[in-house]
Amino acid sequence: MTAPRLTARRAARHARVALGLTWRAAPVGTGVDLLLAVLAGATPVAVAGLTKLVLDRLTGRGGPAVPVAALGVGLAVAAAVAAVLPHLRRYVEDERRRAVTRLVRRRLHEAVSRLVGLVRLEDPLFQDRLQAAQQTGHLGPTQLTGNTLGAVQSVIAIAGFLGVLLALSPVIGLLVLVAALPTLGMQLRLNRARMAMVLRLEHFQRRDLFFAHLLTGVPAAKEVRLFGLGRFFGDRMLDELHGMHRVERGLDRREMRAQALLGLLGAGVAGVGVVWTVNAAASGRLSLGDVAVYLAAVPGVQGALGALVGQVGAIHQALLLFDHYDQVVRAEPDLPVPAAPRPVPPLRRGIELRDVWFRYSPEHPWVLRGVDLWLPHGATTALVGLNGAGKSTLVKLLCRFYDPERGAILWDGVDLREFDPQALRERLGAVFQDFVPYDLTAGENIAVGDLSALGDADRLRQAARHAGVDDTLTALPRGYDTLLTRVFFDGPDRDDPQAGVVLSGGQWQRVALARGFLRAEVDLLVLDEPSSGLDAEAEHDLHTRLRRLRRGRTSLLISHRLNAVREADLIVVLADGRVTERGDHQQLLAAAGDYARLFTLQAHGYREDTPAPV
Ligand SMILES: Nc1ncnc2c1ncn2[C@@H]1O[C@H](COP(=O)(O)OP(=O)(O)OP(=O)(O)O)[C@@H](O)[C@H]1O
Repeated sequence: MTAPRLTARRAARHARVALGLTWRAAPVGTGVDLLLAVLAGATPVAVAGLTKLVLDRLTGRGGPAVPVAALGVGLAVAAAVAAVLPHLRRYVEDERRRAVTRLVRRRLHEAVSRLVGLVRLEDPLFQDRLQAAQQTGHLGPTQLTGNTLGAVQSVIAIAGFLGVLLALSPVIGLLVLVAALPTLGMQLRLNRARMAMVLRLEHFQRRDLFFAHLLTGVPAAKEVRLFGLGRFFGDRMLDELHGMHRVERGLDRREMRAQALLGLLGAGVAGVGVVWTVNAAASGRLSLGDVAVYLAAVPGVQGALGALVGQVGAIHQALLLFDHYDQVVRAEPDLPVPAAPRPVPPLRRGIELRDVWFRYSPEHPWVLRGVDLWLPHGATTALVGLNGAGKSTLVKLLCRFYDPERGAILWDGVDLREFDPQALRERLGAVFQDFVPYDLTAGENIAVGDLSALGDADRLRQAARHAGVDDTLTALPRGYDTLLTRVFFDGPDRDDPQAGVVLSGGQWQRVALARGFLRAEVDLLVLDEPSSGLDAEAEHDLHTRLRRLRRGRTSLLISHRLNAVREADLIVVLADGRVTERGDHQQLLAAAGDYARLFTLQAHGYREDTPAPV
């Protein structure tokens, strides 16, 4: 992901939106924090001022006509406020952070839900941005507000102390101010360098995380061990870390040199001031109270200026972080949705793909190059073809996750683009090749296929029976309430060895099928490799059930196991992005094309005595 450029206009917009988000998430907390920030800036100045008054009264150098005890009480109260304020502010800040996190997550989720297709989600650049937005989206508004309020506090402290110093000695006041300017300039340059470094490190961090996941995660564990990849990936991870540390070290050294120089400059100015103040006090021009206030004001101004510069840097960083979030939240819809969509009627005649051309982006090659296909209502159509032929892509177009670049898909003659995608999907059922095993209970894992079945034990069991997995699930330690995972343990479940279970690949596939069967009444059921993980007996059993269950309904079945598709009403071969053969099993065998060659090849695999085709 390229480093975002932050123009003044964009920064101002981000600041407005981020502060607006904070205000909406926690108006009371933010208002209270603003008051506390003002108080926190004014309190040290008040303490210094009161100290001077007390000392002046005690040494007989004037002061207000109030009892010295009252001044003492004022001093004690100011000191108590100074002691309590940081804790109060931390609590208010934490509450605000929590509220902002909830709001930011909700907005992010709403923005992603508005993307009805997969165009953006499957784009690696957008995906990268989305991950960054999820991790740091809440930090933008939180850091921006926190540091803006911190800056308010610093400005009040600087103004208060400078006022005191200028009243004491305009020369010393100006000297402190002038000495602070190089500090300010240098710190701002260092901030910019640190920001540039943070952006440079993003690349290293992502790769470091990638290798760390490979080394510690479950998905790659088998291959890492079997192929002995631990050292290989470990070295790559350390290379990334070294790269990251080299960049950090360079900037740390630059900062150390600059900070030491600035420290010396600040100490020099303060030293000159101390000598002048002591001399002035010795000659009676300044009181003991003046000396005390000077000694508090110089580090007060310098400290607050340093904090202010840090806060400005953090605000810049917060605005950059917010850029990822802002771009995701403002992403345009990825598919055009008609303003007045047509209602999706029940399928009567069939679905037609008319001269459909598709590629994932203009940079990618064509996947479909003029597909003409008719899926008749009430029939099972099987789609076969070699790896990468475009079968799953065609399914994505049918579900309208993407639109064809040329041509159209017609539902009883109506272009899918005239429907609301969500209304269309309610008429579809699908079991995808890359179905998702959810860290939920067995029952919930089926119910995600149709949430209206959540808690409806009869419906869930019936779907599981159709998929041939009811017995397996009933026999689990807690039946359908058993968690299908070993990772998501909660509270008392943590120590219960029966709380979660791991299913085999084939059992998971049946659960996914049951999910698809919950919507058995839909107009079109798509089954993309539904039996790849099943044993031969289970596969045969599944296809028999499917035929019974889907009789008279429209189905699209994708499978590499040609024995499973031979009973389909229509078999279509996809090759080179086009339909190259169509017909039923007998017709395609007689045509002696690709289907016949692949079928005979597979059959030969089962019957050694059959001669393999050449
Ligand atoms: N999100 C994507 N972005 C870019 N290219 C993609 C994407 N998904 C698939 N492809 C490419 O599209 C082509 C068709 O892939 P598809 O998954 O549709 O094939 P398939 O026929 O289902 O293959 P298989 O039998 O291996 O499942 C492949 O070359 C693949 O690399």
